[in-house]
Amino acid sequence: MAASIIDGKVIAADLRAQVAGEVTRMKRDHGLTPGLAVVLVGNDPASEVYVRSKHKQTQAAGMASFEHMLPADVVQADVLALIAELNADAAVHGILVQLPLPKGLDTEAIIAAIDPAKDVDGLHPYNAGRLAGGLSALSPCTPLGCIILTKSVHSSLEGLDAIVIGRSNLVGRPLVQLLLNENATVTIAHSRSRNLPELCRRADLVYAAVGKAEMVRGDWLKPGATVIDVGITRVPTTDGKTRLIGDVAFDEAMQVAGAVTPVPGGVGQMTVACLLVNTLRAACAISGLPAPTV
Ligand SMILES: Nc1nc(=O)c2c([nH]1)NC[C@@H]1CN(c3ccc(C(=O)N[C@@H](CCC(=O)O)C(=O)O)cc3)C=[N+]21
Repeated sequence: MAASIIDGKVIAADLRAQVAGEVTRMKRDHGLTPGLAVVLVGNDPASEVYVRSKHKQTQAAGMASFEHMLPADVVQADVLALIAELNADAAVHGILVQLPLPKGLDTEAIIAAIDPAKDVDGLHPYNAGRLAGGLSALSPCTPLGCIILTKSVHSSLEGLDAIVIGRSNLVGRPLVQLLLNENATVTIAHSRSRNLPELCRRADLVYAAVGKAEMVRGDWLKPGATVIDVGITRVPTTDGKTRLIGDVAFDEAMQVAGAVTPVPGGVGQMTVACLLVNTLRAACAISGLPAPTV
């Protein structure tokens, strides 16, 4: 029997609708409009696409969206000055600096300059440390989305065997922490792991986040496994356009797995929706309001 497809579009739309409802209530009851500032340096076309989609969806949810486009040759001090301005701006509750930054900029120092209370990407060492310590924290959006997609299949992750392939600061590492919080048993695999197919075959939950197109094959999967594909590789097609492919060989996985996320239409959709959730949470925390139910 073919696996079911986990529809990230539908789940993300539902989440965005919940966020919009909360925003309406916050405006009405507290006169507060959550605001998100996105900083884009240079003109990487893929980044421009994501930033546009963040801008549109932020506004559609009733939030304020502030876009800051800086030239690729901007100097470190000017980026830090902008961050300081956004930290001090009461209309801004969330700050996201689109990564990767052009060479010549010190990414670590720029992220560290963001007020942790406004760090909706969950990348500041303060938030990463709190998450690793099992404390409440703003957590990275893609891993949050992965957990929500998983829970659309499994109401509880307790005791399930999960494998996270990839250990980036933006996805793999925080995803491991969120899975531990859900009481899953977690294996962390990466480019140096031995016997990856074998490790993978033990897992009930497979998270592919390495950025290698179609690396995870059908025969790497335990029958019935839930497969969450975080990869996005843009490849040219014969008609001169491009298309996105994930880290999982989708057609093969569909023959073995129980449920699979598509690319596009899976994790990517959730990333932006969770950014709105984080902005809402940050706005509540900064304003002394109770945490939203979303
Ligand atoms: N500081 C930072 N935080 C990020 O979260 C961050 C980042 N930098 N840099 C780039 C990556 C990439 N990323 C995506 C967001 C949405 C889709 C998305 O909406 N994807 C659609 C398709 C979009 C398309 O067709 O191009 C989908 O999968 O259905 C994908 C990828 C966030 N990132």
